[in-house]
Amino acid sequence: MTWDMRGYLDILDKKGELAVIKKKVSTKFEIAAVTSKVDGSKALLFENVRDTKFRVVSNLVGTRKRFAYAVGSTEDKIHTKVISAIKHASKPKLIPKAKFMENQSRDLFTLPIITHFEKEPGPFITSSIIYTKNQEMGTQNSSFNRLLRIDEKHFSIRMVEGRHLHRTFVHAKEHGEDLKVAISIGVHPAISIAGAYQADWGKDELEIANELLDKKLTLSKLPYSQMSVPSESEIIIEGKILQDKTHKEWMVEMLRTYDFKREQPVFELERIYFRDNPIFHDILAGFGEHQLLMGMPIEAKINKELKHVLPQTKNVVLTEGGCKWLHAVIQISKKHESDPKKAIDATFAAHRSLKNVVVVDDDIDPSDPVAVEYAMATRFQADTDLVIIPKVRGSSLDPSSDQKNLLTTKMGVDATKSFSKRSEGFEIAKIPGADKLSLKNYIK
Ligand SMILES: C/C(=C\C(=O)O)CCOP(=O)(O)O
Repeated sequence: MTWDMRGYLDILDKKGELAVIKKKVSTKFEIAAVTSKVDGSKALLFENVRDTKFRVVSNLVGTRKRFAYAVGSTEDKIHTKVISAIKHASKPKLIPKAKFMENQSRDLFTLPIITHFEKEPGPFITSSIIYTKNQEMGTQNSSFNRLLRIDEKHFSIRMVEGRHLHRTFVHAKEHGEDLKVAISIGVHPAISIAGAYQADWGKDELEIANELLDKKLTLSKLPYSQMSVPSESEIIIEGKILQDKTHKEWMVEMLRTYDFKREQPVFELERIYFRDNPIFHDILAGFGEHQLLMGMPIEAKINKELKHVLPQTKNVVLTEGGCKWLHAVIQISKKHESDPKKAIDATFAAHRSLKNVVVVDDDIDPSDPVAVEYAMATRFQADTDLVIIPKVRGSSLDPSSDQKNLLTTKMGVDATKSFSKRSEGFEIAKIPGADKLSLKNYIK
């Protein structure tokens, strides 16, 4: 058993969760098109990619089931596992020898970077985790940032203002320096999950990954950037983010819509390292793997923070319709009339990008959109149970918002039973014996 992406692919293969594609495929649209068709189904390994020796994987963590395999858990215990890893985060071991040192290149065209969507400006690396030093705290930071290839030495790099990579970049710029970084592509998905989690300032997400991997993660220090990166990564890139250059880019985001054209910082290549028989990982923006990777760690975070404020919180779901980013359903065992409003406030506080929160009782399945709408239809009155928070900081992604100033209007819906109404009015009527009855005994 290895604790890298190859070990995870072996597990998927054994569980019948991996489809191997031998047909020759193009990095331009074709890999993206096949991946979009299997969304919500199997992981894909493309073995024969035109003009490259690299193989390509996609849809790695594209279902909750595979997400559970990635964190060594079961679907119902994902939040508990992630919350525990955050709590017990521990330092990975440093080893001198790294598998990715087997090969080197100084040309970004070595990599099979995928062109995904019709109107994007070029090929994007979408599974890239960036490692940099937090200068204030002296720790290392990991974050997902997508990279648009400009030429053989440069990427433009999408940074969300105020997030940790952006803060370290601004710090470097203010000190008249470029920011040295390392980038990994093709790691065990537990590392990607930790990288997608927004840990507190100064906390190293790789320590969470180490815990998710039962303390088996090893890191190796790089010669140029001095970053410690997963030793068993398929590909590592080193370089610097230039303090004084920008490039216009726009890409498809989690909402599967085109972002507006942004001037983004430019990365300059120092060196690429990669393993023998390397595998490149591509994540199709706006599809299952992307939304699960970004959304599930946030779900766990909201769950953890809500339970502090409101121990009667039962479950938290970021909905698929809300792209696992903008809409949440919170299930509570309501004890006081004020509980739902408390839940709404705490949920918005835990995830700044959120736009819509619906609170339901514990007899409503928060992952079932029909059940949630039923709760709204039967337990919600817009004049008393609706919370509107106008023009506050929201997600940079939502095209209906004021995207330049990052302002949006948020909505909280209390769809729980009111204590001041007759309780049978909310009781979902049962038919004695219906639960256990088998129709096979009646209809042949
Ligand atoms: C660029 C982002 C997500 C993605 O499409 O992968 C992050 C957006 O973060 P906000 O804080 O919601 O702007």
